[in-house]
Formats: sequence, C-alpha cells, structure tokens
Amino acid sequence: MAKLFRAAIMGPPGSGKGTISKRIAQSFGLQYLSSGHYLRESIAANTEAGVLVKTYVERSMLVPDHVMTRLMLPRLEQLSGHSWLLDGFPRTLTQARALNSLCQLDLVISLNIPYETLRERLSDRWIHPASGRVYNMGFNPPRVQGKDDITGEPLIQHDDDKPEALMARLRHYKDVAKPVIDLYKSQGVLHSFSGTETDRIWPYINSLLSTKMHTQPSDAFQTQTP
Ligand SMILES: Nc1nc2c(ncn2[C@@H]2O[C@H](COP(=O)(O)OP(=O)(O)O)[C@@H](O)[C@H]2O)c(=O)[nH]1
Ligand SMILES: Nc1ncnc2c1ncn2[C@@H]1O[C@H](COP(=O)(O)OP(=O)(O)O)[C@@H](O)[C@H]1O
Repeated sequence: MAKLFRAAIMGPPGSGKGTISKRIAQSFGLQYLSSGHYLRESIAANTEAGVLVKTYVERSMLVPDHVMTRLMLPRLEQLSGHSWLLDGFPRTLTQARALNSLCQLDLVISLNIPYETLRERLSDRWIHPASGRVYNMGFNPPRVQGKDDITGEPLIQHDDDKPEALMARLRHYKDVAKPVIDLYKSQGVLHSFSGTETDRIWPYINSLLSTKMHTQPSDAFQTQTP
C-alpha cells in the first residue's frame, strides 16, 4: 500500500491556496480540507458552531483556536487512512501544535505573493457561497457573468475581500503565520514559492509533489499516471 501523505498549504488571503489546492487534489488524489469552506458551511447551516464563528468570519478575525481545532481535528481523524491536503489550517502556532499532537506533516507549502498582486486579485474575487467555488473576473471568470457555473445561482463578494479590510488582514496574517512557518522550517518540511502568477508557480509545486510522493519506497512498483 502507498504511504500516507499529509500536506498543508499556507499563504496570505488571495495567494492562490484554494486554486493550487484544487490542482494538487486533482493531480495527486489527496483529500482536500479547507478551513474557510467548513466555516462557511457551518454558518450557512446555522449550526451551533456556525452561530459562534459567524461574527469572526464576517469581520475577517481569526476564529478562536479551540473552536478551530474542534472543527478540524475530528475531520482529520476520520481520514486516518487517507492522504490529505489542508488549506487554511493551521493558521496559528497553537493550531499547529494541536495538529502536531495528532500527526506529523510530510510537507508544508508556503506561498509568498507580493501585496499588490493580492490586492488586485481579491478585489476581483467572487464566490458561490453554498459550495465555496471561487471565480476571478480576469483569471477564471464564470461562464455567465455573476452566476455560478454549476447551479446558476448568484455569486457574491466577501466583505473581507473589500479593500479596507484587506490591508489589516494581510498585516495580521504575517504576524500570526511567522511562528508557524518557523516551526515547520525547523521540522524540515517547509517549501516556499514566490511569484505573481499561479500558472508559473504550479509546475514547481507539481514537480516537488511528484518527487515527494513517488519516492516513497512502498510506491516503487506502482503504476504511475503521467
Ligand atoms: N489574475 C490572477 N488571479 C489568480 C491567480 N491565481 C489565483 N487567482 C485568483 O485570485 C483569487 C484568490 O485565489 P484563491 O485560490 O481563492 O486564494 P486563497 O485565498 O489563498 O485561497 C481567486 O479569485 C483566484 O481565481 C493568478 O495567477 N492570476
Ligand atoms: N485556521 C483558522 N483559524 C482562525 N480563523 C480561520 C481559520 N481559517 C479560516 N478562518 C476564518 O475564516 C475566514 C476565511 O478564511 P479562508 O476561506 O481561508 O480565506 P482567506 O484565505 O481568503 O483568508 C478568515 O478570514 C477567518 O476569519
């Protein structure tokens, strides 16, 4: 049996985590878990957790660590026999330590994208709230303007993608992410990628993952798809 592979992707809002994660999940068959998606799902379902996290997410504030770990860790425990990729979790050192006590990550991808690029992208980002599908009016527009490709339902823009909230979010992200990045660096699992275009970063991530996932000894005799 192939060895299990556990990865996380980190980067400021708009850095392309969701876009790249989708490519990774498709190309390498990892289960994809997005903290933002689960949060929005619980808000839409109006669950007890949803009511609790709504005010934080609406204000682009970090949801308290104990709420996040209670939301994410059980999902990971259910996936104990699978390879997975985490997007948006862990975001703080406390969350990273909680995750560490459950399992050791094999790889952490960190995206370094210039502020100006983030600003341009997020001011153009539209989402389908029920599914979390993300569009960009320039990069990957919906087939019909303002409508989700699959359901035809209207797209919306997050309040926290609007310019006034953005600068504060990015500054805060950096402060909080630094110790998490340092932790993964010290564990020797951190790989950083810089650039302004996802399509140019992607080949490097693709080849890193091909190497990491296909050099597991137990994989040596498995057929690999090109
Ligand atoms: N113009 C442009 N937009 C991109 C690129 N990569 C991602 N996007 C868009 O930028 C926005 C943010 O990307 P997303 O994957 O949601 O980032 P996340 O917040 O880190 O998960 C989305 O609207 C994407 O469609 C790129 O290379 N160029
Ligand atoms: N790991 C986390 N810890 C605390 N809050 C989180 C976490 N992940 C997501 N959130 C909350 O959900 C919101 C949306 O997150 P996400 O969809 O990952 O978008 P982005 O990458 O654009 O910030 C964040 O602004 C924050 O309020």
